[in-house]
Amino acid sequence: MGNARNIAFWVVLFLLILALFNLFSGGGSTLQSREISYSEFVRAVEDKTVANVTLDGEQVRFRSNDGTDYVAIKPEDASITELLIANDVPIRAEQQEQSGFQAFLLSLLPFLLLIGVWIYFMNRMQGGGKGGAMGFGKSKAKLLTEKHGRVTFDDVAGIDEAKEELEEIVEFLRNPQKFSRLGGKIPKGALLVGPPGTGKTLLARAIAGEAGVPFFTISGSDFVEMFVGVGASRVRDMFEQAKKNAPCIVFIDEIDAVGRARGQGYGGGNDEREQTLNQLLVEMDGFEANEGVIIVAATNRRDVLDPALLRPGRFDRQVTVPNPDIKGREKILGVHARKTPLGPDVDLRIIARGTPGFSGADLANLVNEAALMAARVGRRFVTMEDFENAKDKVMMGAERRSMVLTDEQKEKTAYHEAGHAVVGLTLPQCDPVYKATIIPRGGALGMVVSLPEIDRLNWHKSECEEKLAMTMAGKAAEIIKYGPENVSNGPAGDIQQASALARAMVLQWGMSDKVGNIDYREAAEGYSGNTAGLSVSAHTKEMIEEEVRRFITDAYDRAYQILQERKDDWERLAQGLLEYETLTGEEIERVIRGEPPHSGDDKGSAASKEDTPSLTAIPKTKPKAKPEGGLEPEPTV
Ligand SMILES: Nc1ncnc2c1ncn2[C@@H]1O[C@H](COP(=O)(O)OP(=O)(O)OP(=O)(O)O)[C@@H](O)[C@H]1O
Ligand SMILES: [Zn+2]
Repeated sequence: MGNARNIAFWVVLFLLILALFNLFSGGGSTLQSREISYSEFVRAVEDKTVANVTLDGEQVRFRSNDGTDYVAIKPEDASITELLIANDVPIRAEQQEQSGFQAFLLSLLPFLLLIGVWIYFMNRMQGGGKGGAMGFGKSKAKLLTEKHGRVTFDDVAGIDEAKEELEEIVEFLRNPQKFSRLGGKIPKGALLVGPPGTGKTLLARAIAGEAGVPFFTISGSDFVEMFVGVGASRVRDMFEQAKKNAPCIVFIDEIDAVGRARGQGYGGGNDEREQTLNQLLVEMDGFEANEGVIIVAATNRRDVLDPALLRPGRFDRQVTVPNPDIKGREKILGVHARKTPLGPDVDLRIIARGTPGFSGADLANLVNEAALMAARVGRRFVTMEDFENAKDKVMMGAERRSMVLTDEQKEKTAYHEAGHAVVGLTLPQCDPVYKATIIPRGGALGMVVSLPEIDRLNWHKSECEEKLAMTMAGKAAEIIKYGPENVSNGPAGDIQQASALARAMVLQWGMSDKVGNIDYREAAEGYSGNTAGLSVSAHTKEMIEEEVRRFITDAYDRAYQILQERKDDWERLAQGLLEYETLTGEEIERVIRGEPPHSGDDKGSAASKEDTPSLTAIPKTKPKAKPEGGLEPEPTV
C-alpha cells in the first residue's frame, strides 16, 4: 500500500504550509492579564469557572469562562497540580516566553498527532492484508497487549501465600534449564481465583516483573465473537504470538468468558464458544512447558469453569487470591501510601481496622481519594480526617448535596434509615452501625452502614436472619409511619439485597430445613440467584420459593415488632437525622438516649475521632471459610 504513504506525504506538506501561514498571520500571544491573588484563583478553580490553565514557573495564567485573562502568583508551598487534578481542570504544559520557533513547533503539534493517527491506521490496514481491522479475525493483528512498567512482588501486599505459590513460576522463568535438568514438572498455567480487585492482575504482572520477562494481557471476552471460527483462530494466534515472545507471561483476564463448562450454553449450547474453549484446551496441551510461555488466567467464578481446563497440564496450578485480612490491609495501605506524604496523626493500622471487607483495589482507591481530599484544601500531606472522609466516599459513594429533596422526601428517608439503625442496634448479631446519613450518596437517598468489628469469614443462620431483619427494617419503618398505601419505592434496594441473601441461604447454604442441604445452583447454568432457570421439579421449586419468602417475611415481621417496641427511640433518631443529616455510631447512641449527639463542640467533629465503630455489638466467634459468594459489608440502602 505505497499509496497510503504517498497520501500521507502530501497531507504532511499541506499541514506544514498551513502551520507556517498560521504563524506569520499573527499567532503571537497577547500578554494582558489581570492580576489576582492565588486564593482567588483556587476559588475560581473550585467554582469551575476557569479554562486554559497555564503554568509558567510561579505564575499561573488562566482564562475565566467569560473570556478575561488572569494571572496569579503561586505560593511556594501550594501544589497546583493536585488542585487541578482534583477539580478535573486540564493543565497546559509549562510555558516559557515563547520564541517564534517554539510557537511554531507548538502550533505543529496537533497536526503531527493527526498524522501519527493517520499513519497508525494505514499500518493497521496494511497489516491486515488477510483481514486486519476489517477482517473477521483471521488477522495477525496484535492480539496481546504488552504492558510495560515493572511491577514486582513488593508492589503486591497482603497476599503472601499466593505470592509464595507463584514464586516457583518466577524461579522457572529465571532459570528454565535448572528445572528441566532436574526433570521437574514445569507449570504451564496458573489460575488465580478470587473476588474482584484483590490484585490478580497485579500479581500476574509481578511474576513477569520479578522474572524480567514481558507481560501480555488479553481478556477472555476478546475471544468471544459473533462469527463462527473467529474465537478459535484468535486462540491460535495468541499462542503463536506468545511463543514468538517467549519467555513471557500471558495473562488472560476473566477466563470464565470462554471457559464456562461446555454443553450448558444458554438456550441450548453455544457452538462458537465451545469451539473456542476446545481450541484453548488443544493449545494448552500442544505447547511444551519448556517453551517458556506461562499462561496465567484469572476468574472470580471457578465454579463455572469447565473441569477440563483444570486438568493436569493445563491450569493445574490454582492460587486463591482472597480479600485481605487486617494485617494485609495495613500492608496494602502501606504500599499505596509510599508515594503519599502522611500527616503525623495517620495510623495505617487504625485505618486497616476500620475497613473490613475492603479489597486491595478499594484500599488503593481509599489512599488516592484521601490524597485528593488533602490536595483540594491545598495541604501537602494527608491527615486521618482525609482518610475518614475518603472512606465514606469509597463506601457510600460521593455525596450529592446538590440533589434537591423535598422536606417530605427527607423525612421519609430519615424514618427509613432510622428504622434500619434501630433494628441493627437491637439485634445483637448485626454488625455495629458505623454511620447513618440522609444526605444522598451514590445512588441512594440515604443509608446506614454497618461494619463488622473483625473480618467476617462466615455467617451463621441466626446472623443472616438478623441481617435480613435489619435490611427489611426500612420498609417496616415506612409502613408504620406512613401506612401501607404510602410506601415508596425507596425500599427497592433493600428488597433486592434481602432477596439475594435469602436465596443464598436457601439455595446455597442449606439453611432451610425444608429444602435441605442441596446446592441448587448447580441445577442451573448461569445461576444468577433466581430460580427461573432451575431445572428442578415444580414441587421443589415451589418449596424453594416458599422458603425464601418465609425468611423474608419473618425478618420483616421481626423488624416491624422491634420498631413498635422502640418507637420512641426510633422517633428520636429520625428527628436527630433530620437535624444533623449524618450521625456516627456513637452519635446515634447518644441521640437515642436523648442526649445531644456531640459532646460539647459542633457537628462533624466527632467523625474524625471515631475509628472503630463502638457499639452494643458482641464479639462473634468466627469459624473459617467464607461462604462461596460471601457477603461483603454492604450499605443498607
Ligand atoms: N494485594 C494488593 N497489593 C497492592 N495493591 C493492590 C492489591 N490488590 C489490589 N491492589 C490495587 O488495586 C488495583 C486493582 O487490582 P487488580 O486489577 O490487580 O485486581 P484484580 O483482582 O485483577 O481485579 P479484577 O478481578 O476486577 O480484574 C491494583 O492496580 C492495585 O493498585
Ligand atoms: Zn433502606
